[in-house]
Amino acid sequence: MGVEVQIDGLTKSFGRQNIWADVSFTLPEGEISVLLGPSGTGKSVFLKTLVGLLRPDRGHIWIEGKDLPELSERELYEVRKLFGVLFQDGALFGSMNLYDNVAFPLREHTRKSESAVRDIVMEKLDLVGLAGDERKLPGEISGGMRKRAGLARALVLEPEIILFDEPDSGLDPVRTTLLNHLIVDLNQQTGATFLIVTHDINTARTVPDNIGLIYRRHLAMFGPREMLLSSEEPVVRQFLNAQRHGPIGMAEEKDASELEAEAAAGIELPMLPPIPLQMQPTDGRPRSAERIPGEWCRVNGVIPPVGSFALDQPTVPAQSGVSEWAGPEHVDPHADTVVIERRDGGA
Ligand SMILES: Nc1ncnc2c1ncn2[C@@H]1O[C@H](COP(=O)(O)OP(=O)(O)OP(=O)(O)O)[C@@H](O)[C@H]1O
Repeated sequence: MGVEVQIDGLTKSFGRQNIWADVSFTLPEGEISVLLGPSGTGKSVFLKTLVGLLRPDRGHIWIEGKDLPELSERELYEVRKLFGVLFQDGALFGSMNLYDNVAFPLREHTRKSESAVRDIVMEKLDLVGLAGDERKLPGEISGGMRKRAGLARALVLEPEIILFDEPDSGLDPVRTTLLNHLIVDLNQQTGATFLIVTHDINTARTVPDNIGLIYRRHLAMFGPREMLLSSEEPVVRQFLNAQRHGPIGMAEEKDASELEAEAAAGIELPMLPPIPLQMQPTDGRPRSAERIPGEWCRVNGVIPPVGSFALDQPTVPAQSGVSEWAGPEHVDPHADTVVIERRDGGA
């Protein structure tokens, strides 16, 4: 399960308003990627373009040898079955109970019997912790429950690619952590390719395998999590560390005078915070795309920030399953470089 999505030179405008241009990157098969960017940079537009709800001005989206923008409506209808989408508010039909909401794609896209539909719906509702709530209407449940119901609905067609539009918006920190665990568990169980748009920096730092950042109408960077978390590139550094100083201002970009004033003041940027361990599946088995912590840095000759990959970092929530982590045992949080030793004795 899980397919690669290759995005090449994608450009989107609404009338004369260019949203982003020449966006190129690949969502690796079966991995979790996060897409970040200041508000209004077109992240939701990007998700809608990926799933074929919006057509790009130019560029390609290659999935299993098919270029989505070139497909007819009929062909697109078929390819869309590869996708599951969790929209911000769950996008549930307000007049249908949760059972019918979750059953909707099965009744719409398959010829399954009602008893087969029932089995799938109850399995997915159980998976997201909503068994017993199936007769409730969306208006009768909390925002977090609506998101989980939206997730159950996104899963019923066994998608190979799952897109999440701000799954954590409006959730308290504990619910955010629980939902993030659910996402990591689902990725491990399904092996599907995940793309998550989020504003939650802790989510961005701990959940994905890869991180991308949209800024000033282009893709500033996309790559492995460790690459971005150790990056000194000013926009990436500022955004991923939620810093005040840097090129991003309230109106997306600071103007030249603001930047000059910062430069003249000789503001020293704070040190990069340690790179946290990745969130692990709750069953203790490895992630779908398991990597040795620190390996990207080591292979690329990058010295990670001091304290990276330590087991006791405050940025890794206590519930994150770190205690079950089967990674290196010899990590010195005070060392300048982190020596990674594999359990099998390899480097
Ligand atoms: N259908 C549409 N027609 C015209 N303009 C649109 C349409 N959809 C989105 N836009 C514009 O595209 C820009 C990007 O919107 P989008 O919602 O994708 O941003 P975002 O990065 O997801 O923002 P946020 O982080 O605040 O959710 C905005 O200026 C928005 O007004």
